Amino acid sequence: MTHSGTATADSIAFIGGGNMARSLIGGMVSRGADPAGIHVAEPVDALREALARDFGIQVHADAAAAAAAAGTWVFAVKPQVMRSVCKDLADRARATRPLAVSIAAGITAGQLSTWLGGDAAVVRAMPNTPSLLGAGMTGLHANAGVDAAGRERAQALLAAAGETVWIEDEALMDAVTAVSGSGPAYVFLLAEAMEDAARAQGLPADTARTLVQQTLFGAARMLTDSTEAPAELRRRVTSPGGTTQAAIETFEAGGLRALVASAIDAAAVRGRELSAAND
Ligand SMILES: NC(=O)C1=CN([C@@H]2O[C@H](COP(=O)(O)OP(=O)(O)OC[C@H]3O[C@@H](n4cnc5c(N)ncnc54)[C@H](OP(=O)(O)O)[C@@H]3O)[C@@H](O)[C@H]2O)C=CC1
Ligand SMILES: O=C(O)[C@@H]1CCC=N1
Repeated sequence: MTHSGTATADSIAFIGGGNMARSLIGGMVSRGADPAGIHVAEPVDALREALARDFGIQVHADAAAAAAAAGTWVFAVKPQVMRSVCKDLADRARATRPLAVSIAAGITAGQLSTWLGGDAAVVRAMPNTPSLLGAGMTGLHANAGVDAAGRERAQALLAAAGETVWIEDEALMDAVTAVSGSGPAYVFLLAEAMEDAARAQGLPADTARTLVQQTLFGAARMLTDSTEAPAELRRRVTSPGGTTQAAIETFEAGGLRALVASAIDAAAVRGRELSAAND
């Protein structure tokens, strides 16, 4: 089954207008998407009004009203409510055959297709919040109901907010979630810890923040702009017997690599639990 063309096929309806929808919409609009073709259903008045004010998009309190306006539905609600949100739209989905894109952690394409009435064209996507700046990273998986045009449409939607990669084996979407979906939070945690440590060394709070922000920004740019592996970039900072070596040895002795591996595993396991718990 493929999604059909309709008079509103080019419009996009976000079901849920929280943190991640806002990041995606902000990225899309700042990269030139037409706000008139973006609809959002969001029950929280303040969030809905802020989305309309900030991006000039069309907002609705009710999911059905947004869905009626678009040929692509982006489900951006919490995994815990996804089943009931989909079921409420199942009759319309069966009648209009939209392309359904879900960004929920854990929830599988099979679950979404079933909840939307069966045989739905579903793309399971995992973006991240840097999408707001057009610097997002999204993993995409399409079920068998999505045709080439549907894949192209989903990719174009997410590419407006950053980079995309197709994941053909859906089982790996929980790993994508654990690495790049949740990943910005790991960097923010590192930033918090570095700021705390900088203040503990006696640096003023604003100086600590500036030092950390610019260091993470510069290091991220070196990672993305350079063809060198992270280990080589690290080696170039680490003078033998110097200050960096003292810090790196402390990280290694504290088991940083194993800790990162188990944190990412915990996130992937949680993704699978979210699927099972909300079936
Ligand atoms: N935040 C992130 O970095 C990322 C999140 N995701 C995924 O995105 C999804 C949303 O996450 P996030 O944006 O953080 O969550 P939020 O809670 O910020 O946003 C979800 C919004 O949807 C609203 N909502 C609830 N029910 C409905 C409904 N029936 N119709 C329309 N809107 C509804 C919620 O309102 P209320 O609060 O009143 O329930 C809330 O405002 C999750 O599934 C998450 O796994 C994916 C990648 C990254
Ligand atoms: O924490 C979460 O469950 C969501 C999915 C990835 C990022 N935030």
